[in-house]
Amino acid sequence: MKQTVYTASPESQQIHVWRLNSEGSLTLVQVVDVPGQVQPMVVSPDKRYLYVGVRPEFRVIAYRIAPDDGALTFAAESPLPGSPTHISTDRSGRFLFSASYNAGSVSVVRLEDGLPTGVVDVVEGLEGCHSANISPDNRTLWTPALKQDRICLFTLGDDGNLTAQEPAEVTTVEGAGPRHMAFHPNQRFAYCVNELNSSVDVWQLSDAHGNIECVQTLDMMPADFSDTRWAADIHITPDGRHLYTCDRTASIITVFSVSEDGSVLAIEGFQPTETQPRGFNIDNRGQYLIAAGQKSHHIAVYEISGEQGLLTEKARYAVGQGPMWVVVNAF
Ligand SMILES: O=C1O[C@H](COP(=O)(O)O)[C@@H](O)[C@H](O)[C@H]1O
Repeated sequence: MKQTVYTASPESQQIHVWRLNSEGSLTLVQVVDVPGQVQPMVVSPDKRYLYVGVRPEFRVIAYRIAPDDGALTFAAESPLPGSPTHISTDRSGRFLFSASYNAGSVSVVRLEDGLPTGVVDVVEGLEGCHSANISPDNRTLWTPALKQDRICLFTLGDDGNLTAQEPAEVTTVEGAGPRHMAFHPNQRFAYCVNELNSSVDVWQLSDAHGNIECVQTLDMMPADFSDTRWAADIHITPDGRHLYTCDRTASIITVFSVSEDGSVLAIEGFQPTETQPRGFNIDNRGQYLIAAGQKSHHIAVYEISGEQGLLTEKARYAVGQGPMWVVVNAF
């Protein structure tokens, strides 16, 4: 398996393309100058395209991924109705979702043969909309509205339209600020990191009776932390054994172990990392975690090891200015 790491640096308007070597080092393959501030990124399910959200002229750009070394070439672009805070696709690669924090909306873009062709639906009234996350069965779009302490649930239609589900939302405790999500590979649980109180909620996905339930809430900060809480990202290893979150004030990654069935998290440790980690990701083998420091302008690679999934720093690299998004592709 060959793996490529993409990092987005909006302040210098660059994507850095790296080869992830088997021992955890990175080799720079390409630096792409993006026509705008590039923030969220996602790879298409068939791994042929990297989609990136750009501002101040709000749009999604599709880059074709070279199958040999992961290098990027421009393929197409399509306008978006609001600033792209987070982008993702459905699991069949027919639709792209863009969550906009400032517009308070989520929009759906149709993908034809992998290329974005225009907006097919927009749902407004989602204050502080921070991400859009399609469920493992490709049916339900989980859409956290950070300023409303709720995660809205939409059914994705065949035509790309979003319809409020029954129930239409689940709520967090007041002031939590739901932000980013990850799904367990067993498809039974979702985990949401809450930005404003730096906690993690474990959501049991819909059972036979359609019930969705929060089965655990965990404080992700060290006991002696007393500053402003400012959580950002969350990812789980492909085997579902280890979960990670980050907090930007403390500049730490919190390491969790996940119970066999996915229902219970336990904190295993805290890893100091790059200053103001806003985005990180895990490679497809679950061996390495790559974190971006928005204020250090570096990325760091950590090895994930042992039963506890603790992190050991392998290397750090200068990237562009203000890096905030990391994506790993395997081919
Ligand atoms: O995490 C955060 O995200 C929001 C939205 O970010 P944007 O890049 O889409 O503008 C940001 O405004 C907020 O301050 C920050 O904590």
